[in-house]
Amino acid sequence: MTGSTEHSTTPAACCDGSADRPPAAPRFWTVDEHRADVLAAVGPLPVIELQLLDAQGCRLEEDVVADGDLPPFDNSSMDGYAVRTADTEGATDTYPSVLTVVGDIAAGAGELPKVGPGQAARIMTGAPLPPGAQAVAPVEWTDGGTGTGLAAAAMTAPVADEEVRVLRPVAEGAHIRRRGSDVAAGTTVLTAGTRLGPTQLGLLAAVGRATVKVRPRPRVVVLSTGSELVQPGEPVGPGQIADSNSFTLTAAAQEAGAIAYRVGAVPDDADRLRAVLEDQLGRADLIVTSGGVSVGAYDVVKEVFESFGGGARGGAANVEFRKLRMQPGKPQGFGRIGGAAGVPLLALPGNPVSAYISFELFVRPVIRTMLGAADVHRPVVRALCPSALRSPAGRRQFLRGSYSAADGTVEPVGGADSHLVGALARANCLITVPEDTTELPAGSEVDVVLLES
Ligand SMILES: Nc1nc2c(c(=O)[nH]1)N[C@H]1C(S)=C(S)[C@@H](COP(=O)(O)OP(=O)(O)OC[C@H]3O[C@@H](n4cnc5c(N)ncnc54)[C@H](O)[C@@H]3O)O[C@H]1N2
Ligand code: MOO
Repeated sequence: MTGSTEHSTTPAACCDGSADRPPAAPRFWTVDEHRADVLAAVGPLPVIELQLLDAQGCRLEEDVVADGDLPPFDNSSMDGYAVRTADTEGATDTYPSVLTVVGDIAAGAGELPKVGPGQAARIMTGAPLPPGAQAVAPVEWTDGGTGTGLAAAAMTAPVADEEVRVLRPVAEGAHIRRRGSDVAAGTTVLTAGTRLGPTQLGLLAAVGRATVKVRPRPRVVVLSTGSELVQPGEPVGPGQIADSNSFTLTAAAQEAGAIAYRVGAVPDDADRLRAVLEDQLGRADLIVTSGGVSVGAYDVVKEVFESFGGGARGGAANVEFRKLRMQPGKPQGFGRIGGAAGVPLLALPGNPVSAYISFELFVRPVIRTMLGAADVHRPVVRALCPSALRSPAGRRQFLRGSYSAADGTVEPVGGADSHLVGALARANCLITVPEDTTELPAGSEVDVVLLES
């Protein structure tokens, strides 16, 4: 997954006199170049067969055909009496049809009484229509077998050999749900490519499917690095801060469709970090870390990833660290670690806003790609920004913003710094200022990445 050698930042200095020249300026990658490289290194996960609830949110990878009809048999849509229509012709409150009740049919009943002329069967919602009956009179259209002749409000307990008075005519087919009226046997009920939400999973269960072929949700392991980090709720000592990144990134991974595991914070200790990574490799389709990718003296992350090896290159280091023309989110690492094929890894910068924006731009599309999702990227819209904006030269800036779909405007929320988690939580979009733009006058049109979709 490491970039090709054309991306090498340190040209060889040997016998061509280059040692006398000043060192070449480090290469910077654009956001688009980096995202293209990252996405080129991953693909949809292999199709597997999952239990229905494990397939929630997944892309269906087969056409599903109903083996049988839905409903599987004619059944009543009301609690009432199954009747023959001819017996109810002309029935009124004053001159009701008096019918002999020959049985009681609950939902799930297997044996059904036959309804002959002058007869009716008590029937519950969902119960099979008995032979001979052509319609159902809801209990409210009858006296409910009370013998009073007054319209009943509800079914009473069954009474042997009772009579029921039907107070109005019942048309053929009334209150009957016909076999196959929902789904006919042989119908394709869901096609490959459908995203499985609650109603699709319910339909699969209804047609009798216990398992289904899908692209699974990627399992994403999220860990933070940094000896200054404490878990929320723990006492915060001098110089310490709460680990917020692992929560933001785990929640974001889940929202993107992954099964995310929050490992929490690992201190800047190479052995500890290596041990945690080795431990996590077995359950990860993707590893996301935050912190330690810049140039700090205690950043053991690079050292560990570089020593880890794995991926197509076997034992060789296969994680590359880059600087991007981007603010925030300049330092980034990506590659594969461990195992024969290696597990993809994205190492994000530690600053909380940098980590989140890096997730949105690089990790989320990876997760969506692994899922086989049609919409890999967040939607981008044009919006009018009433405020003037400033941006560093040569870097694509992602300002946190508040976008109003109602009037198509966007306002920055908070400043551009990468520690501003308070403002980040109030934003619903990212305002993009291109690399070659340092100032935008009030009223300019800007690209806006929508974060809520
Ligand atoms: N001399 C230079 N210094 C820095 C550069 C540079 O190019 N030259 N780049 C800056 C930029 S840009 C960024 S972004 C950061 C990235 O640094 P690291 O990825 O090494 O991150 P850390 O040093 O570990 O942490 C940075 C910052 O974020 C806080 N942090 C880290 N993890 C968490 C967490 N899980 N939850 C909350 N906050 C976290 C950490 O305490 C630091 O304040 O480097 C700049 N420096
Ligand atoms: O680029 Mo860093 O990610 O500005 O804070």
